[in-house]
Amino acid sequence: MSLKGLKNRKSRRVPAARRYKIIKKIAASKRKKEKEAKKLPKKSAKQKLIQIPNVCPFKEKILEEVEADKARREEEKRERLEKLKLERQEAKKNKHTTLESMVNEANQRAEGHIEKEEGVNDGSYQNQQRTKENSLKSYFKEFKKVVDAADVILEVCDARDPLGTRCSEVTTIIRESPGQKKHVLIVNKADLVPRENLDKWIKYLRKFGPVIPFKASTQAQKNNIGHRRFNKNKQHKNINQLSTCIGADLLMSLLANYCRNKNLKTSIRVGIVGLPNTGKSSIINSLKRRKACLVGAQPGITKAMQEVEIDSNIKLIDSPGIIFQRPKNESPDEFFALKNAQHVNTVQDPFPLACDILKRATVMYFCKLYDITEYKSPEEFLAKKAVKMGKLIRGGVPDVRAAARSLIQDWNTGKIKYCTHPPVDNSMDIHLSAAIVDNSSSDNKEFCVDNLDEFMNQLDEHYNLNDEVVMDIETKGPVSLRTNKKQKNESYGEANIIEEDDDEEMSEEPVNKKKKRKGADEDDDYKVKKIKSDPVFRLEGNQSLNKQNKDAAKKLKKKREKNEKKITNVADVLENFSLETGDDYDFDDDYNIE
Ligand SMILES: Nc1nc2c(ncn2[C@@H]2O[C@H](COP(=O)(O)OP(=O)(O)OP(=O)(O)O)[C@@H](O)[C@H]2O)c(=O)[nH]1
Repeated sequence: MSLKGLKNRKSRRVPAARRYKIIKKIAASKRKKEKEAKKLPKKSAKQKLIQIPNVCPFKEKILEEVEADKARREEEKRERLEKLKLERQEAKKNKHTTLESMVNEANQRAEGHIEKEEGVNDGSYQNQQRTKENSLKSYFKEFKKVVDAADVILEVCDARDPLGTRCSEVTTIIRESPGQKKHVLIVNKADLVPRENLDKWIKYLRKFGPVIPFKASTQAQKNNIGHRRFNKNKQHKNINQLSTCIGADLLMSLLANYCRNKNLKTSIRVGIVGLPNTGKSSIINSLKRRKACLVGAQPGITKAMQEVEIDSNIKLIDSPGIIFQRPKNESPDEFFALKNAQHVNTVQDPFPLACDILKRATVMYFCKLYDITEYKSPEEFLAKKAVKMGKLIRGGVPDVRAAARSLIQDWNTGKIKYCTHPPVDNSMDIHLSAAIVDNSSSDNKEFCVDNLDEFMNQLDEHYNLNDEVVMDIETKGPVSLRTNKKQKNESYGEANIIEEDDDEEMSEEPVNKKKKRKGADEDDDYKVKKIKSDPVFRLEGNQSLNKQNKDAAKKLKKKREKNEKKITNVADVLENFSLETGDDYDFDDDYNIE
């Protein structure tokens, strides 16, 4: 092609505006077609074709009948739909015109509103109270069931505070339950206290009945949970290195002897009772040598009684932890959380507790334990611990609350070592007086072990606490069973059960209902106030909870206003309502009682 021809050639390029116009037009026409297609009756995907062969003599007649049937069905459908439409319209009209219906509706809504309001007002608190009430009842029932069903009852306490983890009413309840039951005290977690301390406690507790020290296996594995495994060349100072059980052989031989002496043909049932987290389930797992019961460092893991067969002669029954109440002068957090009877996450204010723990040992002790540098205040310690744990909140601020909770958890799990001492006077004996038995009597002979040297040697061989710092704490004595009046009357007559006080704060009481813990010591170095005023502590707070409460209150206010408005409207309608008799109603004339 010549150069001139190329120059004269018309370009095929279309301006963008025109191109878009075309695209728009195509889309519009597509939409129109779709709309029209929607208006047309849809053809069913699978239309059944009636095929009648031409040879059929009555083909025409059959086709006519089919058509007539189809028309009849369509007519019926249309009538049904029309009737339904009319009914709906009628109902809609009636709903707003009849005074009676209006009043009914208003009443219904008001009732619903009141119910809802109650739910919002104290919903969380009351529901929680109800659940707690139910669980309190069910836990007590389970405990009673275990006591009733068992021939031998093993009461488990914590070696760190054997008196503080005993319940003064348990012995009375066991005594008053039908049948002659054997009651044996198991001092578990023996590995957490120095040997001399354990010796002293066993000597003291023997005044009240048979006592057996124990160290349950804390291995997480499912099977082959080992009993003591001797390796004389190896000394295991760290309990995490070898978490074997010590005392299982002794306990098993005592139970077997009991069966033998009594010439029992059937198996005996051994109930395991005690406060939450004393290690009841761990003892069962150790005796069974496998994970038969759930175990955990949190309280309330066991929720119902559970039977575990050890052999043809012995059946163990696990029970949920006994629910106890705190003395009136004790702070709930301190009393329950430091006994591990309250989940650490439900502790409203963990700082006073953390400070309490920090006060009990020197700065150097905690520095060594957590591998942190020296600190001057609890705030600094908690901040350093939080950083060490990698717990930071928004803006890289150390999560001191999490650090405080972790410190409480360490206290409960035994990372921080502490022990108590048996009382020197007889003041605490009164609480356990019902348990005082004559050890020499034939009744308890089977479970009285005079020589515990073997057990102690095994313990010494594996766990040597002598070079570890163990804090000395004062025991506050046995706790009291928490139950309600009905249960008291139902079960054990005049047993020394303290009735539940409705005003009593519960261990897991909701945040907004809890009274603030009163600072015990004004001159205290670790003042709660001081901690709270620290900006680091102020950062977290309960902001989300406060926001939720505020939102709920706002919602409630709005609903109340709306409801009031509705009620006023109905009242207005009622005021203007007349019977339309034409005459004015006169009370004196028309309403006359003779
Ligand atoms: N160091 C040590 N820890 C123990 C011992 N026995 C149990 N534990 C630990 O204590 C915690 C509680 O043990 P559990 O067996 O669940 O206690 P429980 O009494 O059944 O608890 P609840 O089911 O809540 O009543 C667990 O973390 C166990 O690992 C022990 O002899 N020594």
